[in-house]
Amino acid sequence: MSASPTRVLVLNSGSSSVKYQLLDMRDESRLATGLVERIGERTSRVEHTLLTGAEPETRTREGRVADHDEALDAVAAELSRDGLGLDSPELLAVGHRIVHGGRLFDGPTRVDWHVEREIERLVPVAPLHNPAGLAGIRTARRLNPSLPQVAVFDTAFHAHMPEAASRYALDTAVAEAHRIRRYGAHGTSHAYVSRATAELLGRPYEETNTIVLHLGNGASAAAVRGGRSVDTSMGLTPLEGLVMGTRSGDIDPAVVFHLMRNASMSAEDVDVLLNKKSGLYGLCGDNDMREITRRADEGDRTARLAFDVYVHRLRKYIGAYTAVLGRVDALVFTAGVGENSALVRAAAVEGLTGFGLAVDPERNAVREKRPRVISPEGTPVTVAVVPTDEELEIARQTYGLLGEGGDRG
Ligand SMILES: Nc1ncnc2c1ncn2[C@@H]1O[C@H](COP(=O)(O)OP(=O)(O)O)[C@@H](O)[C@H]1O
Ligand SMILES: CC(=O)OP(=O)(O)O
Ligand SMILES: [Mg+2]
Repeated sequence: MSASPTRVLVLNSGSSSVKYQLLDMRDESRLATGLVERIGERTSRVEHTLLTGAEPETRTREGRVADHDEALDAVAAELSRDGLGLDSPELLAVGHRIVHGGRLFDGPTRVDWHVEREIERLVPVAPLHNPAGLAGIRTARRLNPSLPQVAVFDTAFHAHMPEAASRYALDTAVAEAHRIRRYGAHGTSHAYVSRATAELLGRPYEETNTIVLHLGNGASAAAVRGGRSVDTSMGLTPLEGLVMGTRSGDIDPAVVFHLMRNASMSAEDVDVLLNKKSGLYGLCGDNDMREITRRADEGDRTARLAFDVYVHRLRKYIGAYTAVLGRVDALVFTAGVGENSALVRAAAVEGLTGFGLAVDPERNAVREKRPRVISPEGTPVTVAVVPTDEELEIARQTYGLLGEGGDRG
């Protein structure tokens, strides 16, 4: 008997981490999950969990992982140790998170040389992310050249935003010649979370208006009307919008030429400053919200200010997207900070009862990895925490393209 393969390996390559999951798409069960984090730093960490036995079995290893190529080799080696390597016949495909898909891609896409070349061409507009995605594609191909690979783009969910939201007020000829518009990112997460929120509310997705706040290392907000992204805070690159771990988010563009003219900084210097040395880290020297809230709690004024700037920006976007949507059914928090920081959630909506927003302190304090409502009974807008699962969404889209019933790319 030779059944068709039903397993999908998902590689979610972030700027300094690789998260992965191996799923069997017949029932969406997880066979293995893991994470390589702090890639390129002095001590990286590889954590691999096998889920096929009665109890989960976790192996953890510390040591330097120099770059994404090494990280992906480590992932493949962990999977092989469990007999789940990239050469196993049950494996249907690898699904990759690719942050920037530019103008060409608005859905999951089978990777061929043309797609790969396009992802490479877009490196300048996702310099922290697209190279990591490419490393995943190349490693998978090296280990199993005949295995199908699918790219799932962060930008896809935002590809059809109204032009009023996607266009910059720039000279049209310049914008068109250089393909400058707002592409957004984190779309796989915004799509998954907005749908899961409609399910939590028991409403049809097509009739639900949601503001999604994806607050991880990178952070973005999205206004989702009836299952469609109508605005999002990231722009041409994942630098615009909210305050992030190390990225500035919105600033006056004149800051860039001011620094170039008056501080002898090159374009490259300013790029590094805004992407890697700004945000929470630039404000207070830490980019981990756990550390910042701990310091602020001990009376550290710099950390307090970083927290306040972060929350102030968040509140501005909540106000803006309330206006964009007109009617908001749900405001939902997700990703590392959104799922875990009750303090950020409470501060984000404090005093916004005029917008129909409030959180119930007891509900907000609950720590659980499942979707839950944190607003009091009867408030006009439901405030919720919905854990994101980019890997599951990528696996679904990959299987949808290639698996039973799919068109095999
Ligand atoms: N308990 C917590 N309280 C506050 N922040 C947290 C907590 N746990 C994780 N975080 C934050 O989540 C961030 C990582 O989020 P994550 O969604 O995993 O990001 P990414 O996918 O961009 O790497 C960390 O930088 C940290 O600040
Ligand atoms: C697009 C982006 O910012 O992704 P991440 O949050 O994984 O860095
Ligand atoms: Mg992330």
